[in-house]
Formats: sequence, structure tokens, C-alpha cells
Amino acid sequence: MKILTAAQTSQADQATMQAQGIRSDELMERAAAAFCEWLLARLAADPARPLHIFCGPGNNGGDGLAIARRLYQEGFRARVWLLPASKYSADFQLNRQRLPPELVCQALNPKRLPTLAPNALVLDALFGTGLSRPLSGTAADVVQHLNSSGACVVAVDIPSGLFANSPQPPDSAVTRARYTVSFELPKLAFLLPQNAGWVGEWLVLPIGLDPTFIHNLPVDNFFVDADFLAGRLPARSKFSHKGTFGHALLLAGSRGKIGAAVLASKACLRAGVGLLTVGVPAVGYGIVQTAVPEAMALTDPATDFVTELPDLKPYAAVGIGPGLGQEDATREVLRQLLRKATVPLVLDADALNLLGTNPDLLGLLPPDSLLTPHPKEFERLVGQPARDDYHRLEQLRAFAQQYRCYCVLKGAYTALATPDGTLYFNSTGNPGMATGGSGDVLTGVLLALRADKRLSPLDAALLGLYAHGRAGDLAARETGQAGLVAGDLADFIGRALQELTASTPLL
Ligand SMILES: NC(=O)C1=CN([C@@H]2O[C@H](COP(=O)(O)OP(=O)(O)OC[C@H]3O[C@@H](n4cnc5c(N)ncnc54)[C@H](O)[C@@H]3O)[C@@H](O)[C@H]2O)[C@H](O)CC1
Ligand SMILES: [K+]
Repeated sequence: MKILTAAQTSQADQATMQAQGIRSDELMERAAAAFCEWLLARLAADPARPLHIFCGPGNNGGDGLAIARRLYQEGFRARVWLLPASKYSADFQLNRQRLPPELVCQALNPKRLPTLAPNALVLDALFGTGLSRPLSGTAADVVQHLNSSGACVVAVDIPSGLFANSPQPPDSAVTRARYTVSFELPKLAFLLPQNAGWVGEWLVLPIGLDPTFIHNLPVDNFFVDADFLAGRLPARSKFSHKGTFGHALLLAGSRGKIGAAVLASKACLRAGVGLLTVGVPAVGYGIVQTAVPEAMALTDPATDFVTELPDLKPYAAVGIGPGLGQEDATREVLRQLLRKATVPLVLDADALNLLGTNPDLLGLLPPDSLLTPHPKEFERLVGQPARDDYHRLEQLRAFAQQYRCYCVLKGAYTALATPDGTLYFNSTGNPGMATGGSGDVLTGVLLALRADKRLSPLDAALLGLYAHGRAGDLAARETGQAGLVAGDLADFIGRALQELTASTPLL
């Protein structure tokens, strides 16, 4: 799915009205209908539960009014509260007139804001994507009032006061929603940890925006769901052999961290690599041979850490980093690898830390390398803390452009930046995956997919990130989130990839 800015959303609305010959209030009616269908499926018909709808002066408020009318038709008597303003949008006014006279609809009095019971349900339709500045005055007071009421707030389109695609000034008034129910496409704001307390759980409901307009609209950000990946992972042909899926080399492990090499190796094999060779220090030889008999092991002459770069000729891709340590000799192995490699590279963990502490190595990164830092590793890579989550994303975009690489930023919605500066946000995964070794598994999966010659660098990265998160979701069903360990992820990678594999039409 594309992620549109607030301005692009309004363009998409206009294009839809033109292409489909509908008026703006008809589009609003679709939004209200979709919202009500969602709400009614969850709303127990409890006449004792107070229901309040807070409406602002624009089309977000218009949505709120249309929702109030529709809920009334379903037997729910909401109290409608209007934010005083000097100007109201045309569709606000139209839907104000359409309200049944029996519905209680009052202007908000800033001196006496309505009492909200803690069991009340509040629909927040104060401001949407038309927000042009932080809330102040009565609007801010109303939002603070909602937030301190303890009522369950459902935001219509976006929590009021939240910008759709840029940061909030600190201390601005924003509604704390339990749910955010948005339309057609997600907003960038929903994906950032700094906004989680306002956005709550979010979802998007289709309202039939013009697909041609959206298809042709250039965007900087994408949200990657299963539909987005459909057809990108070809089925294995009957006559494929080990060579088709590539021979990967993984350089990983040091004393006390051979487990990282084992986890990455298992994941790489489960992600379908043709052959896997693991380069480990001598201390890891027996462990790898025993724990991962499907992999071949190369022993480094040193006991505790990797000191030598193997001959790279046999390999279709090389992964380096999990549990590697940051010894000087290991850094030189990384330097040689960056100089000599002519095949795709996947760099993680200590390989990234070495890049961070030795910025001269960054200049050696071969184009199309794939880097998988978490935010702390990323900060070391760029050498500058981010002001906020938006700034971090801009740093990520700039980094991938500067080094012509694919750079991941791990998190709840893991982001991938491409050399052309586009960001892709992954949709799978759960908090159970915040556990040691989870990143090693990701490295193994990505290494396998980068070794697969059938996949572009972008598709390999997107499929790997999605499958890693999906494996976490499948595993957590059995283990629970707290009980999830990284080894479980590796066990479910095959199934996650199978779900993504293109089926061949019968005819
Ligand atoms: N495709 C869709 O997603 C659809 C969305 N719809 C809904 O329409 C709103 C956007 O409506 P718009 O009128 O453009 O903006 P708002 O309702 O957010 O309010 C604009 C209104 O408020 C004034 N304003 C802006 N910032 C402030 C401020 N800080 N303080 C006070 N006043 C402010 C501004 O000048 C305007 O007068 C979208 O979110 C959806 O909910 C459509 O219903 C259908 C399709
Ligand atoms: K809102």
C-alpha cells in the first residue's frame, strides 16, 4: 500500500470525485458508512453506555455528524458536541442539517465541558488531515478533557491534533485514542513509536478512492502487506537444483556467541538457501557441525574470533556480523570482504558496529549491500542521534542514498530504505520478537534470499523482513509472545515463506 501525505490524500479525494462523478458529501458518506460498519460489529447494544461524538468545523467533523446520523438509524443515541469555530466546511453544514432533530447536538462551552463517564465511548471527529497547526485554545482544552476522562476514545481518520506526516511540537494537545479508524490508506504518523500513545491500535477501511490516481501517484513511503508482496516470490520449479538457490557464506560467531552463528545458519537454511557454509572461529566448529548438520563449517585458524577471510569464489552471497565480536583482526576481515566482494553482502550486528567505529570502512561498502541495524546500531553508523522518529527516517533515507545500499531500521514497523530513497514499512511481527537472537535469524533469512538469483535486491529484502515477522506471528500463536525465543522464529520461516509463494494458475 502507498502511504499518502495529508496533501496527497486530499488530491486523491478530488480525483475520486471526478473519476466516479460523485460529490464530496457522497465520499464522506462512504467514510461514515465504513466507520459505522466497523463500530457496530464491535459495539454491544448497551443502552447504558454513554456515547459522545465530538465534531470539529471541517470535514472530519462532517464525518462525525454523518456517523452520528447513521448510528441513530441503528438505534444508538449519541450526544453530539460541536467545537465553536468562525467557519464550517460545506459538508459539515450539510450533515449538520441532516441530523435528526431528536439527536442532542450542542456547542461545546469551554467553561463547562461535558462530564464524561469512565465507561463512555467517545468518537473523536474534531480534526483530521486538514490540521494546519498545533491545537490551541478551546480545541486543545477539549482534547485534554477527553484525555483525562478515562473514556474509550475512537479517533475518526486520525487522532485530533496529530499531524499525518510530520512531527508534533513537544507538549502539543493530541487525542489519546484507543483505536484509530482511518480510510483507504495508512498515514506515516501511525507507524512511528513516538505516536503510539496517541494512535492506539489502528486500521484502515476501504472507501473506494480512485485506484488509477493512487497507482500513478509518486510516493516516498510504502506499507508492505501480503498483497503488496503477491507474486514476488516465485514457486520452485521442478527442475531446480542446489545451484538455483545459491551457495551462501556466513561469517559469524566468537567465543560465547556461537549461538548467533547457529541461529542465523538455521534461519538461512529454513529460508531455502541451496548450500550454506559457515565461517566460525575454531571454538565454534563442533557446535556448528552438531547444531546445524545441513551446513558446512569452515574453521578459522584463531580459536576465539574470526581472523581470516575465506576464498569468496564459491559463494553467491555473503553475510557477516552475528556474534562476530569487534576484534582488530575481525575488522580487517570485514575490510577485505568489503574490498573483494563482488556478490551481495548482508551486514548485521558487530559488522555494523565495526562500520560505526571505523567510518572509513563505510566508503568501501559495495553498492546494493544490505544492512540491518536496530536504532542504536544505526545511530552509531550515522554518528548522530536523531531528534525524533521522523528525523531518524530522514537519516535512514539519506544514508541509503549516500551509500547506494539497502538499509533496514529494525523496530515495530521495521523500515527498509532503498538507494533511491524510498522507504518500505513492514507490517508483520509482534513484541515477542524483541528477544535475543531475533536479529540473527533475520540475517540468515536475508542472506538466503540475497543468494537466490531469481530475486531482486528489493524483493529479497521485503520478502525476508515480512517472512521474519510473519514467522514471529505464527510462532507466538503457539508459544505466546513472552515464551517466544529466536529459535522458534527459524522453525516457522519455511511456513511464512510458503504463504508468500506464488501459486501457478492451473490454466
Ligand atoms: N479520503 C479520505 O480520507 C476522506 C476524508 N474525509 C475526512 O475529511 C477530513 C479532512 O477534512 P478537512 O476539512 O480537510 O480538514 P479537518 O476536518 O481536519 O479540519 C480542517 C479545518 O480546521 C481548521 N484548522 C486546521 N488546523 C487547525 C487548528 N490547529 N486549530 C483550529 N482550526 C484548525 C482548518 O482551517 C479547517 O477549517 C479527513 O481527515 C477525513 O476525516 C472525507 O470525509 C471523505 C474522504
Ligand atoms: K479525528
